[in-house]
Amino acid sequence: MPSLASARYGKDNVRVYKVHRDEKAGTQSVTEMTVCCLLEGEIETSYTKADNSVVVATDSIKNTIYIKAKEHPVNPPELYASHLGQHFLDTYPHITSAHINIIVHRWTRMTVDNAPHPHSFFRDGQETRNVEATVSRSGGIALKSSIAGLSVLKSTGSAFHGFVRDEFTTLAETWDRILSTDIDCSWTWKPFATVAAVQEGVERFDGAWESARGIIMKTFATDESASVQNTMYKMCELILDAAPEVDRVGFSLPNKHYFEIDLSWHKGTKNTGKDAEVYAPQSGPNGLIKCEVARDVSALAHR
Ligand SMILES: O=c1[nH]c(=O)c2[nH]c(=O)[nH]c2[nH]1
Repeated sequence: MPSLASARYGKDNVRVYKVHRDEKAGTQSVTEMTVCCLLEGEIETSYTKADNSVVVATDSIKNTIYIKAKEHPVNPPELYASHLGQHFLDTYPHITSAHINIIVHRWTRMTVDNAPHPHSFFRDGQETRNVEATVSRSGGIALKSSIAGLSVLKSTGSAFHGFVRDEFTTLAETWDRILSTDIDCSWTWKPFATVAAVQEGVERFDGAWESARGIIMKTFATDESASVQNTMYKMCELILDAAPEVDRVGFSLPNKHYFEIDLSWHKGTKNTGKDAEVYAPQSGPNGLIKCEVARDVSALAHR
């Protein structure tokens, strides 16, 4: 007989905007995010027996997202996600875990007449800061933070040679190529027992995000890259060093190819090898390189 193997439900794509008005300074700050909140627990009968008495309506879940954004700071998103998830465990005895995903969109303050503008912002790229929180009765609060959609390119300082050559290989070795990717980097925190533990030392979350972003940019720019694999591994090691409360760092990076174009058909134009200047960016296929680097378990500090 079939049985329900897993189930969770909730509201996705809840868009939330919150403004903070600093009356004294005369400035405003804004946060825009997209929230997904899914619940798990003793909800089987809603699927198997049409029993809606165990269902917190997804409409109520959406309302809760708004109310918790009003009651609590939405920054850092790790703290807001923890408050939101904990609410469902505190309120509904039959809910055993809440899964919160938050995507924070960029609104960067404008500089106008060489000064930061008090209330105007612009979207500087598709980069987002994200958090995945699982708040559960058994496991406390599990947080995974990430940066996604940060597009980077270097026009030299990247090589790829020494790879397997066999009857399927057409790719030439290169000692100088373009390297371009969309950064997707995540870091998993050691579990937190309570929301109070998340709150204590809450600046760790902005600190880790700033460190990770800085390390990614600096390593990408300065590493004489032997491969995407090796450059991403170096980034993981540095981020683990910079964030002692992080257990694990991972990357998922597309290798976005830029092909040389042979223009010799036009008056013998030289545009390959050392003469290459005009390239054809490819939309696909792309390489996709992933890794996760875990801290040596024996080196973990205990909370
Ligand atoms: O950095 C790279 N890693 C690969 O595994 C790979 N494979 C490939 O064709 N080009 C590249 N580049």
